[in-house]
Amino acid sequence: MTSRIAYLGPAGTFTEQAVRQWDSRQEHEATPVPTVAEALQRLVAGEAHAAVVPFENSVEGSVPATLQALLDQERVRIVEEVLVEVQFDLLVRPGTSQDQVRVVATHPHAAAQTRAWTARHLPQAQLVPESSTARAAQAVAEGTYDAAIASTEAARSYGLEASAERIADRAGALTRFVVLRHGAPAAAPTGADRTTLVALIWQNRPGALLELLEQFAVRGIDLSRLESRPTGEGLGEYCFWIDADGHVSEPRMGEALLGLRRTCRDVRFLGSYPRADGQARPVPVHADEQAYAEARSWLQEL
Ligand SMILES: O=C(O)C(=O)Cc1ccccc1
Repeated sequence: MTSRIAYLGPAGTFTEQAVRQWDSRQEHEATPVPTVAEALQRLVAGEAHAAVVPFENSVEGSVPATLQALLDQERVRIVEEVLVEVQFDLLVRPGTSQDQVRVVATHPHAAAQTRAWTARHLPQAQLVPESSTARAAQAVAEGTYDAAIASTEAARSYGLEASAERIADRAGALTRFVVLRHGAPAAAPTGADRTTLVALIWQNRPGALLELLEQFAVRGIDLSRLESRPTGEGLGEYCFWIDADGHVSEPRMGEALLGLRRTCRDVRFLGSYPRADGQARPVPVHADEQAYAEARSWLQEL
């Protein structure tokens, strides 16, 4: 049976580029779905074996819809990450000139990464958020908007043309996509891994955030991302999203997780998986496997 993947569609999204990069031999049947939440629902319902969704961008930060959907689905795990360099074009129906553009649609992350360009070249235009760049392009082809900020592939998919190319304010922006599975065990360690967690600290406890950070610092674990997000339970109620270098099967990470579990109100483990750049990070000698093994056997002999 071919394995099915649900991804943020329709055809022509950057997420589809991530799917193609990840599954270069096209071994999976990829189904576009309208929202990130639906991609995860399909996964949980067993209608898809994997889901590919945008997670964060080097210019605009994380994708809130993805973080929320991950919190909503308890047993969904990140098993891989994919990095894609995204390029944005201004797409119009053939024959439309740029000075006819009044309403531009795109995904909020694309809008944020082209803000200076649109302010300069389309100062009067109204920007409308859409569920994806390709959905915006599709709606331009249907006549709903004058232009979309999307990929060259979206232009091809929907019979549009680029009235301006490469309009990102910063060249070389990278977007990180994640491959998700339901109820999957952590991917095998590669030596260059990342672990994603969400920690809920005890509110009104001075030093609670410092205590959280200490779990990693004393074990020589580098954090590549720390983000506070509202829990939705009330003003001032936040959880912390953490990307830490290392794998849950490594003693230092295992012990850091035990420390978090003891000191936090709640901890969600979202997965340990290979870093897309394959770069193994240096581990301090006091925190490597040998140091933990020696300390453990010393303790046993006491
Ligand atoms: O809308 C898309 O095409 C996506 O895949 C989401 C997205 C939007 C902007 C930058 C990177 C990913």
